[in-house]
Amino acid sequence: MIQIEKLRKVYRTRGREVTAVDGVDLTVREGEVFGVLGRSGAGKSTLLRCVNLLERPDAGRVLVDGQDLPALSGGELRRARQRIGMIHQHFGLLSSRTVAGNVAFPLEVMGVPRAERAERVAELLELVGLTEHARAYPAQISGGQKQRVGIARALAGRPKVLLSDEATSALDPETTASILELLRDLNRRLGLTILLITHEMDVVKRICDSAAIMRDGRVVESGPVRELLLRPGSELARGLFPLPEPVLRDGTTVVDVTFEGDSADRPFVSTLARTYSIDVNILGGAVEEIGGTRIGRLRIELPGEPDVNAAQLAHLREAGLAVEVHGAAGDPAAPGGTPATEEEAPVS
Ligand SMILES: Nc1ncnc2c1ncn2[C@@H]1O[C@H](COP(=O)(O)OP(=O)(O)OP(=O)(O)O)[C@@H](O)[C@H]1O
Repeated sequence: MIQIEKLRKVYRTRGREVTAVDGVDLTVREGEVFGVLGRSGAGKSTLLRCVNLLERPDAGRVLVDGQDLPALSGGELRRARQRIGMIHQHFGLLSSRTVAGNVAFPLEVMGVPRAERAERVAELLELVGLTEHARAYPAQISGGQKQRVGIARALAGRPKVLLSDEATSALDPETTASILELLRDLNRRLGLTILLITHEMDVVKRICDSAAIMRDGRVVESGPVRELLLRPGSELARGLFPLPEPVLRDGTTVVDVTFEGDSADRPFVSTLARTYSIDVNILGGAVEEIGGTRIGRLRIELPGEPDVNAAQLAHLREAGLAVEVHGAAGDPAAPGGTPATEEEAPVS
């Protein structure tokens, strides 16, 4: 649905060049919520703005619904952009217009006749739960309500794609939750594809089907959230389940075990301890509800160096758990060996 290929954007200001997006490939599937995470300056906004051509990429392709946007011009490009809605961190409402007036604005620009416009505005306000505030001015409503106006306005042209530029960053946690719930609901009800950028792990946890992590203009990992969480060394997993730096002691093996769904309900620690008559030390962990599935990460310590724990590690893998061994040059239980964890701080 959105295909980004070898995208590159360089800003040139006063003789200085900044490569904001440096060869990004990304595929956002139809009807999914895709989150791009990264620290400030990673290039997230630039990437998003290249999708609806608020920024012109220097190289690469952006295909939305099979259409190569940078290759379009004039009326074709205008029509293609109407099918892409966008919401912003600071809402961008017109203070002199009422809530209804703000939602009507893009319809006026599109030349929708007055009667049809009024009907569509009513429909949109209903969709975002603002019918009672139609006549209020932006100054008279809360931040969450302002974002609802932003969402209604973005949906005016019946887009298939919604781009969200840090839409909840200016909101308190409770309001953030209600806006994310609304986005999830619209995604399901309208089949809307949502590409959002955020620096908040919580946003990914609550609504994203897939995610990518950006650093220095590049995507360092991407894929379905569930798959990323089960992937050894995943930065997303470390961000969603923060655990302190492992303390590696001689004569022990420190292992991070990620589990999901059914395996989250099985007492794998006590089974492991019983089967091998060993003491298993629990060093930390958490269980979260992610995309309707319970996913957890537990750090455990086993007696003995990794090479004497090959059977124990294989036992955990056979139980359907993702196993990551810390400090081992190679995990002998995994085919080809699992490399030692590359420690780098997660994005937030
Ligand atoms: N209009 C511009 N002119 C020059 N440099 C820019 C411009 N916009 C962004 N940059 C630079 O490009 C890089 C990426 O910026 P971008 O805003 O895309 O990152 P970001 O991940 O969205 O960060 P933030 O969350 O702080 O917005 C940064 O180094 C930034 O300073």
